[in-house]
Amino acid sequence: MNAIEISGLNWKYSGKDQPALKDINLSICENTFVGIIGSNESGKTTLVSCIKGLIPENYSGVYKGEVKLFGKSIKECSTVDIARTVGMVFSDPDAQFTSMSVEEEIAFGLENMGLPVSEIKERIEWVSRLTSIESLLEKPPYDLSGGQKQRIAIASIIAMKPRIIILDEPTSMLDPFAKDNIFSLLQTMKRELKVTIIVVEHNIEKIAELADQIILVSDGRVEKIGESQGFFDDIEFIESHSVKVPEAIKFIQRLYKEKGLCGSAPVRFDEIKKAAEELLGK
Ligand SMILES: Nc1ncnc2c1ncn2[C@@H]1O[C@H](COP(=O)(O)OP(=O)(O)OP(=O)(O)O)[C@@H](O)[C@H]1O
Repeated sequence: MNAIEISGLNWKYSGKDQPALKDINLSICENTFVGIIGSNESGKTTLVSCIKGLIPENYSGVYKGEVKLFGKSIKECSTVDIARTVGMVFSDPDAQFTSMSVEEEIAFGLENMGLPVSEIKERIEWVSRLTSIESLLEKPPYDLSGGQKQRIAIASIIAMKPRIIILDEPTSMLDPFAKDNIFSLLQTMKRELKVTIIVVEHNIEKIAELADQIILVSDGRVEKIGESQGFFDDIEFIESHSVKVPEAIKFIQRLYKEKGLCGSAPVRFDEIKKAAEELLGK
């Protein structure tokens, strides 16, 4: 089943001359991991805000077209329905906290859902194990590092068990160590959770590593949508949209060409390494 279907979507923010989204048509199958890539101001956040229903609900502007979640138009969904179906994590973890301890922070969303205390306890235990935050539960969120805060923000969303989780540049405000940490958490989420995960991200190597499907947004349009294997085959096309194709992917593509191999070269690091070793006879 499709988790998301978007047809003929156009959105123009009030006061802007140009639409931020132009004739978007796409569908995303449930339980896939999707990476959204594109240059600055290309429309990535605007697109995920439409999937989360923040647009048109919280913004003024001109909206045309339709977004469906699991077959139902978001125009027909209540705010509560959308909130339960789609969880969203933003880049600034500080902006997301309201409670005095990590445990309370995770419990807050669950209490709002009206869950019984026993279920809240179970979910907190489950999500703390999954995201490796057991040792942080009693700490105040403001006392944690940026990476830990982002981990808590993600845990709070996972605990609510939405069917779609959107992460909008979840690592952009973190140091390299914390970034890696969040990428391994995304890997765990992909492996362990049965949800549709959408990540807006500038780190193309990591997206190639994690995503089943990639969407390239440029100047408010979806320029390309496809499986990660093969997505970067036309380097010139991708780079003409101000997205840099990772060097490792370029290298293995060159090697494939030199050896006269047909088909798409791999895009995941381990597979690139293995293919390169075989082709170079190491
Ligand atoms: N609240 C807003 N009001 C008016 N215009 C906006 C608003 N938010 C975004 N825009 C405009 O919409 C266009 C797309 O912006 P958006 O933030 O969706 O891009 P993005 O690809 O997520 O960028 P980045 O990678 O820099 O975060 C830009 O021209 C931007 O200036």
